[in-house]
Amino acid sequence: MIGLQNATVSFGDRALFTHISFEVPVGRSMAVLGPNGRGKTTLLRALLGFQPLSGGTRKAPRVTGYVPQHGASQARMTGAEVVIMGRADRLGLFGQPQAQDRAAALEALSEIGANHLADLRYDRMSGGQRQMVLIARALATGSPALVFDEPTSALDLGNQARTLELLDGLRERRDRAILFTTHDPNHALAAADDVLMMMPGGQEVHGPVREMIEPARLSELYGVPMCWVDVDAPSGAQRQAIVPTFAGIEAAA
Ligand SMILES: Nc1ncnc2c1ncn2[C@@H]1O[C@H](COP(=O)(O)OP(=O)(O)OP(=O)(O)O)[C@@H](O)[C@H]1O
Repeated sequence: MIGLQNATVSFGDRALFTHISFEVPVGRSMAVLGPNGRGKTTLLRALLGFQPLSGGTRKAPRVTGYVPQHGASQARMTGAEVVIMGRADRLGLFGQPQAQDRAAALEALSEIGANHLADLRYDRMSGGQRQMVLIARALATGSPALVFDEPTSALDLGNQARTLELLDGLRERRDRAILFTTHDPNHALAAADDVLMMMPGGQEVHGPVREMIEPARLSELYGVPMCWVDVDAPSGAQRQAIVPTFAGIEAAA
């Protein structure tokens, strides 16, 4: 289980959030939504212990798989070597990776369809390729908790779809607690059970996806009108997506 209990984080006299409480049990996935600068990354960092709390407590396993928003690095390492770093806890301070660690790293890359990145230099990869490697590194930890900071932000539409499928597939296994931030409420619909919204006014609300993702609440969250639209899925099934009303173009008469 991961979560915060009655937690507060402040920078100087600015409180990003106060007395926030939520939990994500193993087997569930939660999406965190909120406007730019509201504190989503800071909330994840607080949960992971990288950001001290001004009050309250955090609950997380000793090792949590974490995919940060920016994976910039000058390190001359291959994709596989970066993924092996996810095994650091098993290696110990001076431990050298063994064959089983390399096998676990390759398996994690394979799980997300990124085997081709194993031997490429990480510092020469595109932002999207690095993101895939960091997702594999998080999986290679073997942790029951996974935390993703905007996992689709650097990805093209094809890789976004694959990453959402991956997140949804991990959720469907019901063997990990998963938390991810996103700016797209449709990503919450696609891959989360629950949603935590950091509202612009300073309060936070959370609940099941179907209750939380609806036009009025999202209009308040982002300050733009939102509406449902029908989408034809490739299977022929009808789906609904939620979009800002500025989306689209006026149909030709
Ligand atoms: N160490 C720090 N010291 C002071 N202020 C900080 C620190 N870290 C973050 N902040 C501020 O806290 C606020 C929230 O930042 P954060 O990155 O958590 O927001 P966010 O919701 O993830 O934003 P975005 O959606 O733009 O990625 C920002 O105004 C940021 O400048």
